[in-house]
Amino acid sequence: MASVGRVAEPGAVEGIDVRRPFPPLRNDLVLRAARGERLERSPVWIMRQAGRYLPEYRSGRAAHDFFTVVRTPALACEVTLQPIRRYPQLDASIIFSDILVVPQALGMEVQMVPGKGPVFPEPLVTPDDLARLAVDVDVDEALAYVMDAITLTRHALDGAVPLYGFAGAPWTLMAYMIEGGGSKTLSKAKRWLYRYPDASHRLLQRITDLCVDFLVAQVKAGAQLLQVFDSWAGELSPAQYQQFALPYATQLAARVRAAVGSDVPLCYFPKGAASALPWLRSSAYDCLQVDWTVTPQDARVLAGPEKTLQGNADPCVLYADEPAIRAVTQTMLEGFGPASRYIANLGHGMYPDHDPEHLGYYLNAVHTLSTEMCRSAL
Ligand SMILES: Cc1c2[nH]c(c1CCC(=O)O)Cc1[nH]c(c(CCC(=O)O)c1C)Cc1[nH]c(c(CCC(=O)O)c1C)Cc1[nH]c(c(C)c1CCC(=O)O)C2
Repeated sequence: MASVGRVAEPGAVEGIDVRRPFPPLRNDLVLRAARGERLERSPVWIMRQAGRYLPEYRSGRAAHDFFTVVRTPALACEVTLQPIRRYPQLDASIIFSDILVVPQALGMEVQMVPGKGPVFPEPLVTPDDLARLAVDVDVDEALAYVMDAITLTRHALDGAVPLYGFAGAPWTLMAYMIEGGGSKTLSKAKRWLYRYPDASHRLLQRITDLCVDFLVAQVKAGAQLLQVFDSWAGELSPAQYQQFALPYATQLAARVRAAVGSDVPLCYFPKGAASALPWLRSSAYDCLQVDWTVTPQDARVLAGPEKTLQGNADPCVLYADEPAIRAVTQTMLEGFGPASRYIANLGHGMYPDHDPEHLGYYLNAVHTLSTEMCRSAL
């Protein structure tokens, strides 16, 4: 098991000098997987690896509201490091933030209501409401706290693992801005697509423009990979996905790629929409994340040979005992082929009632089984 070495201790984050050059990276497995290089084992990280299932997160969060943590770089950094300190098996960190900081930068109020999730008190109702959104947003100013958290965290990690930055995909952000929170049917947001297609395209373009600037700024601040979350891609028909989600998700990647060059891998998660993978083959994304509703073998056929796949066990497998977790991991690794173009993850984020010990079983299973498989594949 790789040692994480000198990741900053709790409380030591405030003393970090962020003007120094970044420390050298000591574990580049996810970067090598994204580039399609041969691997000695599968790298692994987990969506929502920092979160309420961790007792250290709950005790820290008890003192602060969710968006206060997100907006305070030292707190966001501390929370990002918690899973890295606890699990030396993790091969990447992801900055503690939220996709909803982009609607906030556009001037919308978002509250995180305990037990309910995000709530927009004044969601967009008709195209007239687009006039309420801020114009010419300077992300370096409006979202400076995210970039500051990234720079601080990149130092505090001391090169132990690379740091992912992220953003919501335009369709998923549009859906939240209209629904005003979670929804079973997304009927309000989808109503816009049918009733107001032109206004929908205008909104999607404005979100895309802001997300391009935001992702580029995250790279300048120190993010080493980027992930775009399209959590509600699976709610759209294929025709609507092709009209309203795909063009903006791919435009986002192309523009970010043109600005940051080819060293920073770009990842995209069209949740629930594995049928979209063939349309992403020609996109600028290097990695495509899949959930558990598609087999690894089908995901590979759909995505083609040139994309790195990320995923995909059902997070609920972590409720099982260690042998069952190991068995599911074995099937998953065999399906993807652990020696190249694969990054292990779950098919969605951790749940608050997951047992942290069971995540350890999953991470250990990925390490031991993928190491054995990569060795025997030589
Ligand atoms: C849809 C979405 C959101 N946020 C995000 C997505 C895309 C991924 C996905 O599909 O889950 C992305 C996100 N949100 C969070 C991260 C942090 C990084 C990480 O993955 O560790 C990331 C990458 C922290 C968070 N974001 C949130 C929490 C829990 C809130 C808390 O601590 O009180 C965390 C740790 C809140 C949040 N934020 C959002 C929702 C729906 C919720 C409520 C979830 C819940 O109640 O379990 C919007």
